[in-house]
Amino acid sequence: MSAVIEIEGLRKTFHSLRNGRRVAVDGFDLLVEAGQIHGFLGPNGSGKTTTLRALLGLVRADSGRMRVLGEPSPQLLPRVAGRVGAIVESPQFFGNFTGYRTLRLLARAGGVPIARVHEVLDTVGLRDRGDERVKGYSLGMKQRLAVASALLKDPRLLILDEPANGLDPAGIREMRDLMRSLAAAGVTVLVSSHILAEIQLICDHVTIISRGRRVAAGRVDEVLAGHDRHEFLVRVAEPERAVELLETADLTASVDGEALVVGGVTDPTVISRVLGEQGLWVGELTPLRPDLESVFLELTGAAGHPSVPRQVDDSGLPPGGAGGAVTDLDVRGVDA
Ligand SMILES: Nc1ncnc2c1ncn2[C@@H]1O[C@H](COP(=O)(O)OP(=O)(O)OP(=O)(O)O)[C@@H](O)[C@H]1O
Repeated sequence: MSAVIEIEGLRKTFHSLRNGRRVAVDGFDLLVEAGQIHGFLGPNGSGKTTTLRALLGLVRADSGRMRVLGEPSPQLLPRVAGRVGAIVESPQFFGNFTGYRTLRLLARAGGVPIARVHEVLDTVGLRDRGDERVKGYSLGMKQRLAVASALLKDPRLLILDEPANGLDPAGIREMRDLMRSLAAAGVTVLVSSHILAEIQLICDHVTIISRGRRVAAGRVDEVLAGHDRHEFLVRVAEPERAVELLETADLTASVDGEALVVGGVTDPTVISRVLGEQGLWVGELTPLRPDLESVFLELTGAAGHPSVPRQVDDSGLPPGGAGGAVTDLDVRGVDA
């Protein structure tokens, strides 16, 4: 599979008189391959937006190597800008313009055929609402209009910074369906978010950032499996006696409310056999699978601890010309 986004050893420090020096991104690596819906997860202030801004040449990196669609970024980003759509930070539009007029203006400015406006309105589910003024749109519709604007050039890569931020559950579902349909049409999507359940539902791959450092990366199911402690919730009539029996069988067990948590189990039939042989019948046996939220909390809580290995080498080469103007990139994040 070909790499669509490659970041190695990205570092970015902000300096201000008020707050002094702040390392926003600290030797960060990211690899997004073609066809992925890749979640970029991290708590508030962990460096997601700074990373995306650096990748797109909106802020100058201190050091690190970045490539977008194979081209060094930001130096040669204009070469691939027509194939990249990005929405970084909250998009704003003229409230008095209709959705259609907004997109038509953007299409004209970008040299995109006007016929494409109808296609993208259709893609984002705004075909029937394109003639309404943007100020009457819900937040979810505005977000979808922003995605439509990023799709005008028919990009191969779509970068969305917190697309579900502030959306109600219905809006989140619409955004999720939209991302899935884009991926099915062959668009690679990088989506940053702190909404873990959504990332788990939408994305096939994930990179987790904490305090500017990568703390996990890979297929979502593999990242989850790596944190599976093989625990089961067990309901049984005499929990204390059950703990003793299970410990005798070399399992770890503890009472948790009215149930037991049994660990170190690869074959759950062992639990029912050990207890059943002593006349204790199991009423419930449920695997306690980790979700992305528990993994995220574990990893981001531990990040920065001396025992947590650095996953990247921050000896990356200086980017040379980083931060140069990107003239053609379809970046939304501006007050239009
Ligand atoms: N222009 C700036 N000047 C000074 N510090 C900044 C600037 N931009 C970001 N930072 C700091 O860099 C760190 C990372 O911020 P960033 O916005 O990249 O995080 P984030 O993961 O996108 O957070 P959020 O989820 O809240 O958007 C934060 O400590 C932030 O305060």
